[in-house]
Amino acid sequence: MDVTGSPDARASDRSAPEPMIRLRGVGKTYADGTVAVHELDLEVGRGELVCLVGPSGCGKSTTLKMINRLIEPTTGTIEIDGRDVTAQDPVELRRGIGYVIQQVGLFPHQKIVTNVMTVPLLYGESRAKARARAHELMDLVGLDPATYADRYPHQLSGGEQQRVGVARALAADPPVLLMDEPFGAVDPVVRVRLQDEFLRLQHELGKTVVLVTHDIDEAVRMGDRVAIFAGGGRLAQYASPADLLGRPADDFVSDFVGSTRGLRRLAVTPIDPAHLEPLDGVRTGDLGAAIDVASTLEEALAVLLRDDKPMVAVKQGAQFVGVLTPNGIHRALRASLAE
Ligand SMILES: Nc1ncnc2c1ncn2[C@@H]1O[C@H](COP(=O)(O)OP(=O)(O)OP(=O)(O)O)[C@@H](O)[C@H]1O
Repeated sequence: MDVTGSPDARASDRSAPEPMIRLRGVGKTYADGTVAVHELDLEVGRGELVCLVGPSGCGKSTTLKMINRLIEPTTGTIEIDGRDVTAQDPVELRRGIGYVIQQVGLFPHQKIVTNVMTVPLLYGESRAKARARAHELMDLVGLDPATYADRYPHQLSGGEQQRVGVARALAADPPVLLMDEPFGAVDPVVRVRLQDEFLRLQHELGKTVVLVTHDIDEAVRMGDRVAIFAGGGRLAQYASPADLLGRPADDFVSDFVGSTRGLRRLAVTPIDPAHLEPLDGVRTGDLGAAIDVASTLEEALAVLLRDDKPMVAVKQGAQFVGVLTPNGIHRALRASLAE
């Protein structure tokens, strides 16, 4: 199936980085005849974070597991960095691919540090080096080794265990990370915190990430691009969050992103200086707290509502560049569709 056929996909492809993962005509039919994935074409750019999202049973996990060969495709080819994965030794292949799952899969009778050391030890590091690496990784995911290294998995919260899972997946410094519902087992507040932490980490590390989720909010929040799957492993649309919310390819996508997609678009649409109004003549009492021009429309609206003001001042560095009103927000939202 060729999703580049839609104008949306073409538009987002133009800005996509050089492909790191490339699926061509990939299909999976299980032995009982279930078609889990149907002729999937998908490219993930180097350093890109792509979310696979869709209803239960639409083939997201199967797609992910075909990338690291936990499941063999029935048809098609998968390349990572230009090399066909089926031509590589699976163990060798998985060295370059971190894998994070919802159930975390920590060894319950081993300390946290030992859990994280497993991978470096497996690759022949000395115990001292593996321990040092484990401490470094724990720091990276925000778990102080002095507090957590000697604890056992059951002595950690779900969110902390999830961070250990991420640390372990990063242990071999793989260029590619596959994540299957990585934040699914924690409550919504912790989930948002883990998402933020991971985005910060990703910004620093620049891994190529494929993340499976059934949560559209998580997908548009995290993904540089989002692939929406429909039943039977059919790719319904592959586009940036702004494109997906602004121009759903069909009724299925439109329903899936929901009737509140307009609200969601606020969070993925930046302020456009063209829609600001001049500051001259504005009474200070009409202004909410100033926001930076790099903010999203959602942040601007949040300040308007919080401060209960008709407009918000927008700054670029120390300089005021104009004011944004609810009308301006509406115009910016509409204009983002016309781009
Ligand atoms: N070993 C198997 N044998 C037969 N069918 C299978 C097997 N594993 C998965 N399936 C079927 O393949 C389809 C896709 O499954 P998959 O786990 O990829 O979906 P998913 O989108 O990840 O779902 P979820 O969000 O519920 O985890 C489903 O219909 C599932 O029942």
